[in-house]
Amino acid sequence: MNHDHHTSGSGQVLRLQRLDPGLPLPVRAHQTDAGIDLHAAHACELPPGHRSLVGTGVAIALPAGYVGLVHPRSGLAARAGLSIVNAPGTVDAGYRGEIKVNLINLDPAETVHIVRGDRIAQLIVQQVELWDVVEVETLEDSERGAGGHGSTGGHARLT
Ligand SMILES: O=c1ccn([C@H]2C[C@H](O)[C@@H](COP(=O)(O)OP(=O)(O)OP(=O)(O)O)O2)c(=O)[nH]1
Ligand SMILES: [Mg+2]
Repeated sequence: MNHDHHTSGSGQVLRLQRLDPGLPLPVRAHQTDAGIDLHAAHACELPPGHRSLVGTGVAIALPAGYVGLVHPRSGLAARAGLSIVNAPGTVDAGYRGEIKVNLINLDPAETVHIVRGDRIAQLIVQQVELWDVVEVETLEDSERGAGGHGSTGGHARLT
């Protein structure tokens, strides 16, 4: 079979299966972009505050030690308030199903209209460390300790 093969120059190959041959192959807009743009497999109307799980028509096979992260696209976020409920979505190395995107319209007033083929999200492949979990009785001391959630100050003016 003849497959398209877009190169980033990294030497790495993302094994991707098109479940919907009518959609364009997901590619990077520029060779060295981090994200591979994913297309909507179907149209979708998102009134303000609404969300919808939208298929992308692709499945991938990542080797162990890698993860696919489904990130929002900044242009859609800026222009339409479109985001992803669980951003970034986690695509496990062993997942062979269709990648889906849980889109949400965060705009307070305007409905977002997605048409089939729109680039709705971007997939970023990263290495991930698969550490074993070991339960311990106590943790090593640190300078921060248990301080968090604004412990370093700046609450009043968000500085
Ligand atoms: O944006 C996303 C996030 C996840 N997935 C798929 C791939 C991933 O491997 C699987 C499970 O995702 P996750 O572990 O985040 O969800 P879960 O609620 O923990 O489901 P599970 O019990 O199947 O692990 O769903 C997507 O297609 N898109
Ligand atoms: Mg899970």
